[in-house]
Amino acid sequence: MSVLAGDLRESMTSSAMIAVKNLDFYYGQHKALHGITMDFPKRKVTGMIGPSGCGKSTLLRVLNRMYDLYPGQRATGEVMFDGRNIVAPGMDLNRLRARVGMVFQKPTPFPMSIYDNIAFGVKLHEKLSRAEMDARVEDVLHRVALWSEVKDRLKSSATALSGGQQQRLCIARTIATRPEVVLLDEPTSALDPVSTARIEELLDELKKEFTIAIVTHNMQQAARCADQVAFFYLGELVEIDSTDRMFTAPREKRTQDYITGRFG
Ligand SMILES: Nc1ncnc2c1ncn2[C@@H]1O[C@H](COP(=O)(O)OP(=O)(O)OP(=O)(O)O)[C@@H](O)[C@H]1O
Repeated sequence: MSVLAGDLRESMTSSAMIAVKNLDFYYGQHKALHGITMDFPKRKVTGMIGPSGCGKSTLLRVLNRMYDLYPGQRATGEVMFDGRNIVAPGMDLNRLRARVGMVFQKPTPFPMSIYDNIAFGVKLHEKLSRAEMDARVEDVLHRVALWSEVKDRLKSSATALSGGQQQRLCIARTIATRPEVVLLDEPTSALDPVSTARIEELLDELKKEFTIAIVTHNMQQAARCADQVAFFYLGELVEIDSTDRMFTAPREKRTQDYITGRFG
């Protein structure tokens, strides 16, 4: 059973960017998500926590239909985004993935220049002049605090950047198509503490403009970054609440046990 404080439910429902209702997900015969119902409020960070295999990444992959790339995977239920159920047939998936962008655990820059890493996705969706594209590239690199580090080598290969720089570039690439939602799947787990801190600072900036969902195994990270936290266990949403409440007074014993390190 999911539990949500009444006043929180009110405020979250009224400003939900994505509203998930009775969502089930299957990998072939294996049911990986069971009746998930939760909102992702507009311009807030939703942290998703839970032990390995509980379905966090699966839910994230539903939110931009990433699972569609793989045969045998399917979702039933409702994921309402901008008035449409995105798991129903008939969605323009390229458009959806530009509006709901995703950043993966390992930095995955394309084997091309720093500039082209950003321009590539933009060109798929917009026709910009050279000057407009230059401005877009500069703008997003400023926003991920990478501009001063790379402005003199925009034509150099992105793969020569450090891991932390690569991940900031991947975030820049994602926001360059001007999505409404940014999904991050353990975006700092491959990074050192300094790079991690920079990404966390960045999330604070980005949430002024984007709705963010972040999967993390790091409780401190969830506590630092998220406005609300959802705890999953064995494919179920056990509890969702404001970050303060989740970490100080969770309603469910399983949540308490997990966040205090008794399992997981
Ligand atoms: N491609 C797949 N085919 C079949 N089952 C899968 C596949 N990917 C994940 N699963 C199963 O779905 C369930 C949820 O997995 P998922 O990766 O969403 O969990 P998670 O909470 O993100 O785990 P982790 O924290 O380890 O990344 C698990 O039982 C997992 O074994």
